Amino acid sequence: MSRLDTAQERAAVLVQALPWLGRFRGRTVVIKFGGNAMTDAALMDAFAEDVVFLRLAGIEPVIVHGGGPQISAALDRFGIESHFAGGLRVTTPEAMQVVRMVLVGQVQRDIVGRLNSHGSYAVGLSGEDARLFTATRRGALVDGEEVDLGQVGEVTEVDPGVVEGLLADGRIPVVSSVARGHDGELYNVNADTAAAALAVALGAEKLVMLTDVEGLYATWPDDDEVISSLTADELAAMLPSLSSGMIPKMEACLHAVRGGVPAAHVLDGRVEHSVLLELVTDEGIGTMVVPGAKAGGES
Ligand SMILES: Nc1ncnc2c1ncn2[C@@H]1O[C@H](COP(=O)(O)OP(=O)(O)O)[C@@H](O)[C@H]1O
Ligand SMILES: CC(=O)N[C@@H](CCC(=O)OP(=O)(O)O)C(=O)O
Repeated sequence: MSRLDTAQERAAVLVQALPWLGRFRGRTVVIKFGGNAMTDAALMDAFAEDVVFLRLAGIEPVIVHGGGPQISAALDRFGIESHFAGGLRVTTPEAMQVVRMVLVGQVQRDIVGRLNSHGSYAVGLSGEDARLFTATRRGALVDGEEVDLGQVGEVTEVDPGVVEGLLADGRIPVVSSVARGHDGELYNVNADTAAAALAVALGAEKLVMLTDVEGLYATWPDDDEVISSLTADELAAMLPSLSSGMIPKMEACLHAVRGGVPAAHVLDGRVEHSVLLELVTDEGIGTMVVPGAKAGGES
């Protein structure tokens, strides 16, 4: 292939992005970067490149990050036992300190550092800052029984002012999912739940969740057929059949689209540049949740 052919191929890729860039320019996209998609340095750098690309193209990316595997590793090192119920970590007061230390002090700093290797973009904050998130204690329903999860919270109020201020200043907010309650208690909020609450409060154009599977599998773990698109009502009907980490993730997608976000996506974070692939190319990947009663319908 000649140098001209190569250059023309590159130009064609850029031109393909034009309608998408035009559509999302000036819009907010909330991206949840999952702990399981964050275990590889090259993938994290590719993620940072995608996010900076979006910012430079005039889109307003907001990052909400997880860190489940990183928290589990730290709890192990401290000899603190932890387990999950309904996809959420049962969080003792002792574990809560480690959760906050790892999310805010380690994972968030790492993402901010990678983004800022491209310029003065990223600012890290947690749900505690300027009361971004207020949470109340929640339990989980496991096999029809209510289970106590300790200091696990659900977001009841969002004050997005601090994030809007950063966006207006051209920054990329990087948010850790730790929150205070009105009771002054510190809460561990699942990052998917936090991302959905923030996407709704910001009136985001999209919620994008990066994880360690291709998308939502129809009959996991028996089969790996990915559901490419489903409506809110179809997802609501499927929720009781889901397990582990997919429960909070798909509940979050449902919350987002029912709260006015036009689309929520679950993407494979193990694929380099999955954010750009989804947002600015014609090839949709992963699973997309849209409002509506059934395929093509409205709700
Ligand atoms: N129907 C399903 N489709 C895909 N993954 C599923 C499904 N049900 C459960 N899972 C599990 O959910 C996991 C993703 O959730 P989680 O581990 O919390 O990811 P993250 O850290 O990215 O938030 C997958 O790795 C898979 O093991
Ligand atoms: C309550 C609850 O489960 N909180 C999560 C918070 C981090 C998170 O959500 O990380 P991922 O997105 O990587 O799963 C936890 O303690 O693991």
